[in-house]
Amino acid sequence: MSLRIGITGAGGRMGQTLVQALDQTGNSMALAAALERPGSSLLGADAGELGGVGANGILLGSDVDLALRAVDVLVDFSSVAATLAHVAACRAHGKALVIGTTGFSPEELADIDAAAVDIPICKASNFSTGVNLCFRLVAEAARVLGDEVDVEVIEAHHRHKVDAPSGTALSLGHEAAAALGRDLRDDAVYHREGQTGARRPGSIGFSTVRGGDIVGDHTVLFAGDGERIEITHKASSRLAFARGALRAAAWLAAQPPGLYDMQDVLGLRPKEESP
Ligand SMILES: NC(=O)C1=CN([C@@H]2O[C@H](COP(=O)(O)OP(=O)(O)OC[C@H]3O[C@@H](n4cnc5c(N)ncnc54)[C@H](OP(=O)(O)O)[C@@H]3O)[C@@H](O)[C@H]2O)C=CC1
Ligand SMILES: O=C(O)C1=N[C@H](C(=O)O)C[C@H](O)C1
Repeated sequence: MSLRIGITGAGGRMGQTLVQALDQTGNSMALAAALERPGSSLLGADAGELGGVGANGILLGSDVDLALRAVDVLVDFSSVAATLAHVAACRAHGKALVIGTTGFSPEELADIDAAAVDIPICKASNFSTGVNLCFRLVAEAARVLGDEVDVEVIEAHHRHKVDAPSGTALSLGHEAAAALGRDLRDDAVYHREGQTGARRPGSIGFSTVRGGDIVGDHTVLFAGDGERIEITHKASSRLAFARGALRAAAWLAAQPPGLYDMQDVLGLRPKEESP
């Protein structure tokens, strides 16, 4: 039997791409519900037509309880407020949840942690395989290069993105900081303007570019004396994220309650971090 997938934000950029990716999975998965914001002009539209894969009879709705009764796993790339509401709904219904939304505050992340006591949740700032490999490469580079180099994270996204730095940039910064035995909360520098003074040793700087239709570029720069290394990932299609999220959904359906990420799905989590 096909795994029944629900998609939230089904009319959005990632929602439509998820519908396309799902259409390519054959019989292993099926779209069972598509959710949009209450009051959205897209309510009642056919999710397949919106996603450009032809009508599939799944109409966009806003009744979360009705949708959750029809699905095995909910895949949520929407907004912070919507995702937090979906976390509570999935917890009440005992349904697994894949979260791609970024931009949560520490308090909001704690709410997600708490829900994962009762349901399986896979949350990742980036579901592409390439970026998840870069997380490991960045950690290894930071370990080898140590405090000899300055670490800077540079990211670029489309003009519609509402959070900064990107979730992926923060994860890359966290990987570098953790590998250096530091804490990103102490070391991150998000703004530089005017008479900043010389670079603070050990700081991890973030630079954000927003424009056009850039899908998502990330570079971690390790700048030393006489040489520098750059680890770069460039996404050219949202299908890279959508396929990863569906892979996570299939994996998550067989997991007990807990909070997972794409490193778990891909088997990339370093042994020292495994439970
Ligand atoms: N982890 C990853 O790999 C990736 C994460 N992302 C993240 O995913 C999120 C969405 O990105 P993107 O698709 O570009 O954004 P979009 O704005 O294109 O899509 C979000 C969709 O969610 C809808 N929405 C808002 N509220 C609700 C609600 N209560 N119920 C259901 N749907 C709702 C929005 O509707 P409306 O416009 O009417 O408000 C919109 O259609 C962002 O946080 C982004 O950072 C993106 C790509 C990859
Ligand atoms: O909003 C986006 O588009 C993306 N958001 C994610 C993030 O914040 O890192 C992932 C990807 O880069 C695209």
